[in-house]
Amino acid sequence: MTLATISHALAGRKVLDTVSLVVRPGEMVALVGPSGCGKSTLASVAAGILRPDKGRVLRQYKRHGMVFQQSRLLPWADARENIAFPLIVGGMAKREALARAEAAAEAVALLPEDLGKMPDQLSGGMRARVAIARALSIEPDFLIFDEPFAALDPALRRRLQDLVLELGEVRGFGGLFITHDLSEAARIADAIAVMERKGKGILGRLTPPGTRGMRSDDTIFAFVQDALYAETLLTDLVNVDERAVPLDCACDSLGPRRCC
Ligand SMILES: Nc1ncnc2c1ncn2[C@@H]1O[C@H](COP(=O)(O)OP(=O)(O)OP(=O)(O)O)[C@@H](O)[C@H]1O
Repeated sequence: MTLATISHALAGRKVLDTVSLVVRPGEMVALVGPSGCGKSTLASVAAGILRPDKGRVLRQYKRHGMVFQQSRLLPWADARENIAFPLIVGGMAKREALARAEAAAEAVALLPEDLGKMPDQLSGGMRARVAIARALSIEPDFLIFDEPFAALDPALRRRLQDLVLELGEVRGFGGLFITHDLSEAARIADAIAVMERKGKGILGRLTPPGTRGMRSDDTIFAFVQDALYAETLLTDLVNVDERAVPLDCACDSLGPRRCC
C-alpha cells in the first residue's frame, strides 16, 4: 500500500500535511507517534473510510480488513452476526455469511457457545477476537489495526498479539498496525514508522533486529530501551505533553505558552 503526499483537514483544521508511507506487500508496519498527530486519521484514509483532500492511495492488494480501537461491535447484533456483517453488507446470502463467520471465529479461537452472545456479554478480550474475526471474514490480504488492544491488560494484549502474528504467518497478510506501545510495535511489525507531531509526515523508520514473531522478549526489551534513550526519531513520543495537544490552535489567545 502506498500513501502518497496525503493531506486532510477535519473541522477546518489540517491534521495530515503531505504524509507519505509505503507498506510493501506482505510487510507489517507499525505506526507510532505522539497523541493527536493523526495516526487514526491516516488509518481511515488508508482504509478508504476518509477520502483525503489531497494525495493518492495506491492499494497493491485485493481486499483489506480493519480492526478498530475498542472493537466497535454493533451492540444490537450477537458475535456471529457481527462477524458476518461485512459479508452481508457486501451482498452475501445470510446463511452462507453466518457459516463463513463461524469459520473466522474458529480461526481466532472463539468458542461456539460465545457466538450467540451480545457484545456487552463478552469480555474485552473476546470482543477484540470478534473484531479480528470480523476483519478476517472477508479474507483480506491486508489488515489495518487502529490500536486494537489499547484497552486490554498486558497479558491479554500479548495473547492477542500472538494471535495476529500466527494469523499473519498462516495467511500471509501484510498491514498497518497503529499503536502507542513501542514494545507492541517491536513485537508485531517488520518495521516501525514514526509519525511527526501534527500530521507533518513520517520522520523515519526503525527496524527491530530479527524477524517479526521470532524476536525474544530480551531482544524487544533491549531494542525499546535503546530506542527510547538514543533514538532522535522518538523525541516527540518520549517528551509528549498531552496538555500541549489541544492547545495548538489556541496559542494566540492564550499567550506565549509552550504548546507548539
Ligand atoms: N472528527 C473529527 N473532527 C475534528 N477533529 C478531529 C476529528 N477526529 C480527530 N480530530 C483531530 O485530528 C487530530 C488527529 O487525530 P487522530 O485521532 O487522527 O490522532 P491520533 O494520532 O490517532 O491520536 P491518538 O494517538 O491520541 O489516538 C487531533 O488533533 C484530533 O483532535
